[in-house]
Amino acid sequence: MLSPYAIYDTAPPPGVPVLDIDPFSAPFFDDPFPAHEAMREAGPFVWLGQYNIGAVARYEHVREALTDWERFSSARGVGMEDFERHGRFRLPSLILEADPPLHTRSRGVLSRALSPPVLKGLRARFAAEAEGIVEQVVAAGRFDAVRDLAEAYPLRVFPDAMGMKREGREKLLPHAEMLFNSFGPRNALFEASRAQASFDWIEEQGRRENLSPGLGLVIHEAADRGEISSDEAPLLVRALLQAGLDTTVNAIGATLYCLARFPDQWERLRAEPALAKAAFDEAIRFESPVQTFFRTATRDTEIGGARVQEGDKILMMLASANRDPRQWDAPDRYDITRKTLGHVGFGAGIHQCVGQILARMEGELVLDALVRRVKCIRIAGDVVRRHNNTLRGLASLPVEVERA
Ligand code: HEM
Ligand SMILES: O=C(O)c1ccc(-c2ccccn2)cc1
Repeated sequence: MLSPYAIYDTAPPPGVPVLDIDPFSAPFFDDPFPAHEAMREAGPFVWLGQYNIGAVARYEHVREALTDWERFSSARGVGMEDFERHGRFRLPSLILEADPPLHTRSRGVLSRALSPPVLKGLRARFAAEAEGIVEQVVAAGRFDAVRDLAEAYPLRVFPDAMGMKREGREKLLPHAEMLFNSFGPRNALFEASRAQASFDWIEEQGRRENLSPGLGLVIHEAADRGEISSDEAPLLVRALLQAGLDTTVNAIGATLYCLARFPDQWERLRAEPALAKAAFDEAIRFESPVQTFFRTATRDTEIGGARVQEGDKILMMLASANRDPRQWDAPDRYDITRKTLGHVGFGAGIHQCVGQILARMEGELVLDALVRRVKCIRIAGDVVRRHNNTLRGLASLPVEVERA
């Protein structure tokens, strides 16, 4: 049956299975994996009858939609709404919601701002802060791994690295929560978070006069060199402020959740601390903090044997692709020794996450500080999931740790 939040009345292409799955509902968020399997098994391309949109859930076709930007564009939005048909309620991203050539220019600026040499300059500070926060929570013995670590650490290091003013930082996560809800339908979840929008404020934070030395000013210096215009610089700073916090919070939370749930993997990490980066990456494959994104067909074409028409929205189930048995051995096992190369938790192709090196550095440093201090970590209370139309993460993860 049609969702009250459906905005399309497109008919399914001939021969395409029509499913009643709602990937933007509470039951789905609580346990998406059976629905992912049903979508993969139904066919390479399926129709979600509640929204009249097409979806791909197998690794092969998710990768195809992610990498073929000429047939499957980001420029009409990476959410359910089509900028051409529905307009937009905010300035579009100059990178996420852009195709080449605009995307190429923005990407060059952000890749340099987030390049290994720049991040190497941040590493010592990020490591010191990880040591401090982890020492505090381990001394406490019991803590909430989301509030006291997965949220606290990125909030401690990322706004400073960006060169943000101190006041107002508490707006970053509520704003991001609204933004990620806005990529889905205008459902109750989105409406409830709408009041958390701070677009004017976040665009203000991207202005030169509000920035201290850091990644934000590196972007303004690119404008000084004429690589982008001075008007574009604040919007590219906004991109990092919107994309760079809630994602790492949920990725660190996912990693701690996996290591607390699977004690044999914690033991494995204790035996070989150099696997910290791999443990973080495997958690991103296993949990996929960014669950879905859309693309828009730029012309009549086909994917997974189905004919799609120009303007059709395609939902890419990144999390399902990351557990597709056609691509992964024992996909439902969290295995920190797995070769995770090729997972789509950071996307793929020209839009693949430009902040992944920074994200991996944060994850590695937190785990490195923890594994040296903690003999074992156990879940010590109710785990509470946070629902969001795009992000998968926890609201609370009570744990207790035994000092090594
Ligand atoms: C573990 C944490 C993270 C995850 C799981 C993640 C995930 C993703 C995904 C799936 C995409 C592709 C979107 C698409 O194809 O439409 C992406 C793109 C992007 N991410 Fe990340 N991200 C993370 C951390 C970060 C950080 C820390 C930053 C910035 C400091 C960042 C900035 C961006 C930007 C600007 C884009 C757009 C790139 C483009 O369109 O070329 N992300 N990310
Ligand atoms: O405002 C922007 O430009 C912007 C906003 C959000 C993202 C993003 C991409 C993937 C995952 C999470 N967030 C990128 C850019």
